[in-house]
Amino acid sequence: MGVKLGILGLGTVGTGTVQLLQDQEGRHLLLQEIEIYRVGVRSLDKPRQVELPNGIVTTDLEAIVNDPEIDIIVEVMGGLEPARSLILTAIKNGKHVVTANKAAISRFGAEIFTAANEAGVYVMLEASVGGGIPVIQPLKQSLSVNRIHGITGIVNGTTNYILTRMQTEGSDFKDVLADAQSLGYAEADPTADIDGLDAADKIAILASLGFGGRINLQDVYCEGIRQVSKTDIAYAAKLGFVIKLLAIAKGQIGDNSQLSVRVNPTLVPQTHPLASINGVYNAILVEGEPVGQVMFFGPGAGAGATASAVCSDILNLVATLKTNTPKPNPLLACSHQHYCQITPISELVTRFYTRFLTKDQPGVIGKLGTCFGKYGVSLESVVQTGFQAELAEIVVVTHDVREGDFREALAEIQTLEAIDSIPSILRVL
Ligand SMILES: NC(=O)C1=CN([C@@H]2O[C@H](COP(=O)(O)OP(=O)(O)OC[C@H]3O[C@@H](n4cnc5c(N)ncnc54)[C@H](OP(=O)(O)O)[C@@H]3O)[C@@H](O)[C@H]2O)C=CC1
Ligand SMILES: N[C@@H](CC=O)C(=O)O
Ligand code: NA
Repeated sequence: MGVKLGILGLGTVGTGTVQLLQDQEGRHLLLQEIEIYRVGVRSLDKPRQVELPNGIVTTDLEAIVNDPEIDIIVEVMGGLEPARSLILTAIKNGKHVVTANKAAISRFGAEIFTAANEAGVYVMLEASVGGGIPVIQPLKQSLSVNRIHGITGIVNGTTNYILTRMQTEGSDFKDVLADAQSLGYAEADPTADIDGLDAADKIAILASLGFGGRINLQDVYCEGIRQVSKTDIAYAAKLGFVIKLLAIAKGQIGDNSQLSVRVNPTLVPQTHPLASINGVYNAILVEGEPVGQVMFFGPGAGAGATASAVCSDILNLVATLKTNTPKPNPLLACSHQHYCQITPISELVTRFYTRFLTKDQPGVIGKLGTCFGKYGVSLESVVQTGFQAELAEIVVVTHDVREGDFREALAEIQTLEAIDSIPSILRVL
């Protein structure tokens, strides 16, 4: 008897998944055990890139998750509802779930995994972070004996694609976004990509796995790439940096009870391994003891890459079903229930890049330095290179500073008569 799949969604990822499952030559033999039993979509009239036998495609997704014949539900429809309810119904009905939906997992993970543990089923989510890059299973299994100290990643393909093209071609943000959408990288509402929300969902998932506790998504500090300008990309390059949207989760050495979890555009030194990750590629650098640094790299979005992750989860479940393992496998199931404590962003200690527009008066740099000094902010470099109309442009990079102190200094600097505006404030890795 084959293992029957109910697939919810036949868009970019659903289509890639069906294509992979239908093209078995040279792939793992267990794929032969899988039967695509039902596929749920919103519209029956849309042209599809895959052929499926008559009667398989339906708009009744409730019927799929309630169908007693189906063993595994593959949720690749996205969104919060009805995805959440359909996943929960599937679990209640004793079905294993494979999902690519980081938005639903990062918000409803506690509810979903509690239900899955009670029902004795697995919820697999390799595709939810890093697209085709194996990173969820490595964190759950291959690296599980390590004490994780930090996870730093480029986990959104759309924004990395946009920043790369802005950097290499000097392209306009809006044109590049349209390309990312047409290539199938962007979310249905690309705001989730641009404003860092998708990356926040993903780092919440990675932090939860790495640090062994639940993460309250509201505690994850999140800034997107809207404010990153061509001017800052050019200044960063002159100073030896590239700008990347980084998702970072860090524990204290020897004490992981307090975590810092954040997403923000960051100046990354050109020599850092994450600096050379371009286009739709993602990379996740994991630091653990005793393993040291391990970096996962690969395509972070797109039909084929994401289908690779979805199908590897399906295959894992097929193997589990075939061997009839009676007890939940603790390396596949979610085993934690407590919430991690997340420190507020004001407590972060980091370097800052700041661009000021000032009146072209003597002594402005001195005034900036005095004000920063008052709040314990020491400066690594100060550059005055350009003019914008009548205004002088001054770029400052600080040494490590507590963010709260830096913000207090900036608040006072903003009141100085010589300061016109502060167009950019970016953190430096
Ligand atoms: N695109 C990518 O590269 C990646 C995507 N993901 C995640 O995978 C998931 C799917 O993304 P993607 O394939 O890009 O999304 P698409 O928008 O391309 O596809 C969504 C599919 O789900 C169906 N669908 C959506 N809502 C409903 C509903 N209410 N009722 C019935 N059917 C519905 C749509 O039906 P219809 O076709 O009829 O409109 C469509 O087939 C998301 O969670 C996304 O975050 C994860 C990694 C990478
Ligand atoms: N929109 C996401 C798709 C994969 O998760 C991205 O751009 O990374
Ligand atoms: Na992945």
